[in-house]
Order: sequence, then structure tokens, then C-alpha cells
Amino acid sequence: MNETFEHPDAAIAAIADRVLPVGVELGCEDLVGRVLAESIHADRDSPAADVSAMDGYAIFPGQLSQSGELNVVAECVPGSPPPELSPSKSSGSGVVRIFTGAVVPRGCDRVIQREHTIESQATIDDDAASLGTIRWKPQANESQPGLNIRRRGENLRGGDLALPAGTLVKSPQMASLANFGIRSASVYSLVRVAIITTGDEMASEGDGGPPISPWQIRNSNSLTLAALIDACSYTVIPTLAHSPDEPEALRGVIEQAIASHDAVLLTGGVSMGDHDYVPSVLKNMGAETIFHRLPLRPGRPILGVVYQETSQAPVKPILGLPGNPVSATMGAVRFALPLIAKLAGVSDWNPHPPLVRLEDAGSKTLPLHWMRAVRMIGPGLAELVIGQGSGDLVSMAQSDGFIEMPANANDEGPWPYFAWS
Ligand SMILES: Nc1nc2c(c(=O)[nH]1)N[C@H]1C(S)=C(S)[C@@H](COP(=O)(O)OP(=O)(O)OC[C@H]3O[C@@H](n4cnc5c(N)ncnc54)[C@H](O)[C@@H]3O)O[C@H]1N2
Ligand code: MOO
Repeated sequence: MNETFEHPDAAIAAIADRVLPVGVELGCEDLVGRVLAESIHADRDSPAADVSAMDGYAIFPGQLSQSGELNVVAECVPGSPPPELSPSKSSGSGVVRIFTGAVVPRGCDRVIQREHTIESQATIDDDAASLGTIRWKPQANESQPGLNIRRRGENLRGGDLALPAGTLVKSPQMASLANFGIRSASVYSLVRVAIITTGDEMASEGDGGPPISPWQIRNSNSLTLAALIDACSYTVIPTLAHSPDEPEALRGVIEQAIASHDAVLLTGGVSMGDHDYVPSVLKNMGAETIFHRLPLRPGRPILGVVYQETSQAPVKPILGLPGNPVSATMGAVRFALPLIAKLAGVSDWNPHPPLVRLEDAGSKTLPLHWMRAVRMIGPGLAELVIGQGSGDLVSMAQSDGFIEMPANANDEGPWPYFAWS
């Protein structure tokens, strides 16, 4: 019973170091939520040309010094090539009306937004081709060369790296993929997770079944963990199984799960009770224990093992989470989610959590990492929910997530904050 790792992140890393992404496949069309297994490079400059950032007037050097009326000699609209202006037009008193996103004509050195001009519409008496005239307002003269022009390639040069392999595609990354014409890409395969709950105390209610007795419980861990896994876009719907507290049956359920899944999460049966068979069954199967018990509350009895069926087979992580609902849920967020992200190929698989301050930490301290359910009550500010027991799933439902305080701390922090998904 050694508590080998002082910090949860070290324990997570010890398993993560042993596992690899589960596989690679071609992702077509719907890439959102998937993890890129290849790097994406720009197929052309971004932007692809010098474009206007404002609706206004593209001007040639020197035109700001003209105080009278200037003719509008051409229009630049998005989606069309810029007009080629003759030298007389460009050097004379003509300016070019331009709209946001349109390509800036060659030779123009800035765009003056239309609010900084006085515009006169062409009237019916004017030449049919007339686009009207403008005069400068004083603000126009405060402009510098380059104003309101997005230069070709200023975001990225064609051929350069846009998104590295290991990127989880969310909405902002979709913008890049769409912009660089990527409709399909190599992605990591979805992770298959099995959830096994254990215990003889689970009631089997349902059509015609006996009513639940006070010595029985309803299986909440199963659906809680499934909800957490479901919320990860890079997993398939998890498989749920249950085992009684009986070693042979438990071994059978675990073997079946591990054969067709990339990771297994167990709850219950990891502590010191006579009926806590999870550690011994896994050991007898040949799994390698990475940790059993960590300096953590709740969830101290947590078990982390890796299992490899043959020397050629992938290494699969198996977590034995304590059965108490709060311990199982916090343990799943803190330990299982990063490991699943690692299996899914996410390069930032255990990201730095945001920090929040605790309004009233109380005076109690613990010589271990203390995960405490909190509710967010202001920007970067949290308060403890009243019930903190590891079986108090009612209080947990009133929390937004939990903070993690290191050993012997009892101040306001700020502390790492893990939000529920
Ligand atoms: N002598 C010791 N006893 C205990 C220790 C210890 O160090 N020495 N650790 C305690 C701590 S801390 C925890 S946490 C629990 C963990 O125990 P197990 O993982 O073996 O879990 P069980 O005993 O099977 O169950 C604990 C608790 O959780 C309920 N449970 C179990 N499964 C579910 C489920 N699927 N849905 C809802 N609730 C579930 C179960 O009924 C128990 O009430 O051990 C302490 N004991
Ligand atoms: O650490 Mo256990 O999870 O308190 O109940």
C-alpha cells in the first residue's frame, strides 16, 4: 500500500506515458470534435491578397492633401478582381470606393473609412457613369500608410503550418479548415470506453422487479461516468456493464470489456473490504499496477493499472475508481478524462485548469490533495457547497465543479478549478 505519487498529475502522467493514440482513420466532412492526426498547412496566403478592413475609399499617396471634391472613379467589391486604374485616374483626383473584404487596387496605400469623408451622391444630371464625389473630414488626415489594409499573408503564408497534428477541432479550428479548403483529413480513431460498476448492493428495479430495499442502492455511477465520457467528442458511446462482488464473475466482465475497448473504468471494490476484489482480480489477470491509493480526498483508494494482452497489443489503461459517487465522479474528471484525451491523440491532453479563488476556505487542513465541490459565485470566485461527503451526490448536483487544494492549504488560493462537463 504505497502512495508512490505525491501529485495527481504525476500519477496520471505515469499511465499516460505508457499509452498511445488508439488509431488513425480518414475523417470526411464532419471534422468537428475530431482530433487531427496530420498537420494542416495553408494552401495559400491568408489573406490571399491585400484586402480592405473597412467600407470606405482606397487612395493613392498624396490624395489626402487635396482639399476639394474628389471624384469616385471606380468601385471595388468583394468577390471581384480589383479594377486596373489608368495612371491618369490614379494620379489625378480620383479615389476608389471599396467595401470590406474587397481587394485593394494596386498602388493604393491606405483605406479611409467612409465615416471620415463627406460623400455626395451622383445626381440624375450627372454623367451616367458618375459614382459621386467625396471630401475629406479632418480625421482622414490623421491616417498612416497601410491603414485599414489587411496585407496578403499577414495571418499565415501559403505552405506554413495552420493546425498541428493533435489539435482537437472545435469551432475556431473549423474556420481554419474551411478557409484552407480542407474537407477531409487524417484523424485519430474514436476511443472506446467501457464502464464497469461493481457491487451486490445494486437494485434491479424495473418491470415486475421487486421494489428497492433500504439496503440497496441505485446505480448512479454508471450513468454519471457515461455522461462524462459522452461529453467527449472523441469517444464512442461508452459500454456499460455491472459485476457482482464475486472474483470470477468480475474477471469475466473485465476480460470481455478489455477485449473490445481501449480503456476501462471501474467503480467500487478498490478499498480494504473483504469484498473489494478489483485490485486482486486485475493483478491475477497480469495487469501492471501503476498506483493504488494516492494522497487524495475523496478517492484515496483509487487504482491505476495498465494492461497489455500480448507484447504486440496496445497498452490499455484501467482505472479502479472508488465506489462513493463523489469520489468516482471527481476521479473520473481528474484521472480518466486526461487519459482518454491521450488515447484520442489530443496533444494537450492534460491542460492547465483555470484558477479560481475560494471565498471561505475554512480553517481545516488535510495532509493530502483535497478536491472540494464548489459553486461559482462571481468571476474567478467560488464558494464551497455545504455537503462535501464522498457519498453526497445531492450536494454535488448543486456544484459547478471542484477545486483542488494541495496538502495543508486552507487559504483562498487561487486553486485549480475543474468544471463539470
Ligand atoms: N478500512 C478501510 N475502509 C475504507 C477505506 C480505507 O482506506 N480503509 N477507504 C474508504 C474510502 S475513502 C472509500 S472512497 C471507499 C471506497 O470503497 P470502494 O471503492 O471499495 O467502494 P465500495 O465499498 O464498493 O462502495 C463505496 C460506496 O459507494 C457506493 N457505490 C458503489 N458503487 C456505486 C454505484 N455504481 N452507484 C452509486 N453508489 C455506489 C456503495 O454502495 C458504497 O456506499 O472505501 C472506504 N472504506
Ligand atoms: O476518499 Mo473516499 O472517496 O472519501 O470516500
